[in-house]
Amino acid sequence: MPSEVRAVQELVKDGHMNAVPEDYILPEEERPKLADGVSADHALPVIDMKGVEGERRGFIVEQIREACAQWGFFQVTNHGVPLPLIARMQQVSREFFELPLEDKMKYRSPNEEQMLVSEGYGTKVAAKKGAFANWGDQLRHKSLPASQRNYDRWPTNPSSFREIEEGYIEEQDKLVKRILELISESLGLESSYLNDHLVGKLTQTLLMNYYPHCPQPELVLGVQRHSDFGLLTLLVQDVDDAPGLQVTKDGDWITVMPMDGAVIVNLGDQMEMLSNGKYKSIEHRAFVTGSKPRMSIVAFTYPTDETVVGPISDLLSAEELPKYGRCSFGEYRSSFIASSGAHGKSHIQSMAIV
Ligand SMILES: O=C(O)CCC(=O)C(=O)O
Ligand SMILES: [Fe+2]
Repeated sequence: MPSEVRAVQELVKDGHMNAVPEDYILPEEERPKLADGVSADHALPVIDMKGVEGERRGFIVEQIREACAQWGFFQVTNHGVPLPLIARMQQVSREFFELPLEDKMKYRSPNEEQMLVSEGYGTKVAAKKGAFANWGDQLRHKSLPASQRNYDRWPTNPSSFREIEEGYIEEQDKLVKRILELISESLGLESSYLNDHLVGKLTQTLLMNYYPHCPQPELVLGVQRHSDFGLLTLLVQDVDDAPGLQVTKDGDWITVMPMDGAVIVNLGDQMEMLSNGKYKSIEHRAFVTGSKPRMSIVAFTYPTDETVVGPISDLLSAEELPKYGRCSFGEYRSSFIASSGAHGKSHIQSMAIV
């Protein structure tokens, strides 16, 4: 087995560790504080999509507009993704992470330094060399278009993994399309605008995150603060896990409580640019706890590398000038990784026209 393997799960598996290794320890100002996330008057919007094809649609579009403009993050219920499928996906992912290391290593990412772009199993190394390490492990797959899939990196244990993951990918994609319709309408565009504009130009990556318990959770983060560099992210937490996801709101960190049957929707940097800054991609992070592991399953929707993204021209006018430049997604992603990595929002700021 390669000696450099350093799954966080392996660090804690025999229960003897009582101090975390130094490279996980964050500087004081980046550490999660007990007081963070408790503000009761700030709860992430929950949007019930029941009746979205009927008379509730206008109301739902209004809620989407408000949530995208004020938060960049919201939860949806009655979203159409079958709840038993979500539960099965969580179950097989958990079973995978609970396998012995040598079984997981069959699906090892060949390039752990580049975990933002490569595929397979590995630890959540920070995107940038020399940055602090994240307290988590992951399994990442390029999932759509299906021609991009590398099934060598898909677990065959549990044996139902592939079938369940394929179903999950398809349902997440359908939900992305429904949400893109609602976002189009909320921007005053035709319902099909974003889907038409981006037809054949979207890819999806599925990421399963596993954050083991930590002997000193107050010193580390599962994922350090970042905004997602893609278009739209869908995330599910498990209600049986402790909370972990936190988003920024008016300078505070707000904890997103796991909610049965809900899918979390998070706008990425590309949506901020397309909407000409009307909607924001918001910084978020994940903390860990001292008692039990936490899992999240994330479907990222990205433009293809060749797709050039910038403010939608139909949203611009003599009064509304472009606030961002245009750039291909491939270029954006490479320079994101090279410059800031998964830390903070510094990269989209480099696209701002000042
Ligand atoms: O695990 C979480 O809740 C957050 C994960 C996340 O933000 C990401 O993978 O981009
Ligand atoms: Fe994220």
